[in-house]
Amino acid sequence: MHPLPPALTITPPDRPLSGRVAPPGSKSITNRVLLLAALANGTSRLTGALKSKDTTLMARALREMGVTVEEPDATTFLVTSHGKLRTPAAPLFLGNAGTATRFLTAAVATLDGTVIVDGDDEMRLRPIRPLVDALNALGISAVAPSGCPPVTIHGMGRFGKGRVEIDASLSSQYVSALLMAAPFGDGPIEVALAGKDIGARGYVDLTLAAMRAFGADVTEAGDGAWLVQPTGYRATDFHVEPDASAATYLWGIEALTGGTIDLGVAADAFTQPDAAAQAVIAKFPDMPAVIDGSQMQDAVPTLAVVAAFNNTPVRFVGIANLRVKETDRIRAVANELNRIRPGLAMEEGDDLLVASDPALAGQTMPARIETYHDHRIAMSFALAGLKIRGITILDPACSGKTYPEYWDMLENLGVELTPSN
Ligand SMILES: O=C(O)C1=C[C@@H](OP(=O)(O)O)[C@@H](O)[C@H](O)C1
Ligand SMILES: C=C(OP(=O)(O)O)C(=O)O
Repeated sequence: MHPLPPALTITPPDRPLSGRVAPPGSKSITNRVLLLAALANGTSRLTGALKSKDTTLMARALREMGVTVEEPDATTFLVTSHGKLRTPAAPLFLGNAGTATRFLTAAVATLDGTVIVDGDDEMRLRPIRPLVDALNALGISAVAPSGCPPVTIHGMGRFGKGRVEIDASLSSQYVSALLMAAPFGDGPIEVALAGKDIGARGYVDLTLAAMRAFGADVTEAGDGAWLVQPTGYRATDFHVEPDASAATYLWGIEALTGGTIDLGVAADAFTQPDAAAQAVIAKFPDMPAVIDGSQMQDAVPTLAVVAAFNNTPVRFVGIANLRVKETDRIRAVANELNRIRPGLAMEEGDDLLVASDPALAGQTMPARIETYHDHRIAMSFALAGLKIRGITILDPACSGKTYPEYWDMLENLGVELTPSN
């Protein structure tokens, strides 16, 4: 459906949704390997990659720094680089792509020159000070006056050395950003968590795996610390696995409609943290009373919408950093569930309580769902439209951040979508 209309109304299907759906490539892994390939000397072929707004922004920024990024087909990037980024002529604009913004803030410190890393209005509200502080501690001059982008980095062509501590309680992406730039140190660099409190640790594991694939020497230096040798990177070919966060919507569709969808990949074959959501969704309609979302944060909107139809209420804990994602997702999910039916959700501190009501299924409850430019709010609330008549998703095109084909996928499964203004 191109171009997407301003709003889409979903007609609940009268049968289980089944079929074969290959989720797109992982956003997290695509943006890691795009960067690592750009920092390696030679050509790297990245297959199975995601082509979406977030990866397009990353690829464009790399091109602006002298890297050749070709796109021979819909899922391949061919990246050719001299292994060194060039100073871009203008500020790098990274929209609301957290990965691109955080990873590049550290990576541009390896070039010789001044770079401004900036994003859209929402990105300008997402904290980056802990990463800037860590760069400063490594002797790199970087400033972010508001504590959020824009960040001005004065690269010195190298990345310091020694031990650096990073407070990753707001975002694990700060750790990944430092680790990926660390092979350009003047000597070994140890990246250590300032506290044990970190969002999904699994994202750091993704970073380590990608770095090793590109030839980095990175070892654990105790719990929450990693030692990176100054090796630089080696160009390589890399196959990106499907996106586990995108898969959560497919698992949600299965649970809510009783269908069977073949994703072409088993849940336990994913290396991304959000794959853990499958086991929780599989318990529907008897999901647990308390779900710790800390290790699968991007799956929480999906889980919360599915939970609205659970037999018993669900409390989501460990999700404080959902407040600094594309939007405040705790507030957004609560607001929009309550728009469907007042009292369906409640915020309690940084917990989200979903009241749950299996009797919602089959009802007509017209609601125009505000999506706050947040792909996950749009995609997760579409699941409510599979059970309730009258659900309209505003700005469905925002799914393009990570899953441009989402609405086509629903139509291909047999869901009727009606465009409106
Ligand atoms: O490293 C990554 O690829 C990501 C880490 C997570 O963010 P935080 O570390 O900011 O929680 C996640 O929400 C984001 O979608 C992708
Ligand atoms: C939080 C997300 O993205 P990012 O932090 O990469 O912008 C997400 O995709 O849900």
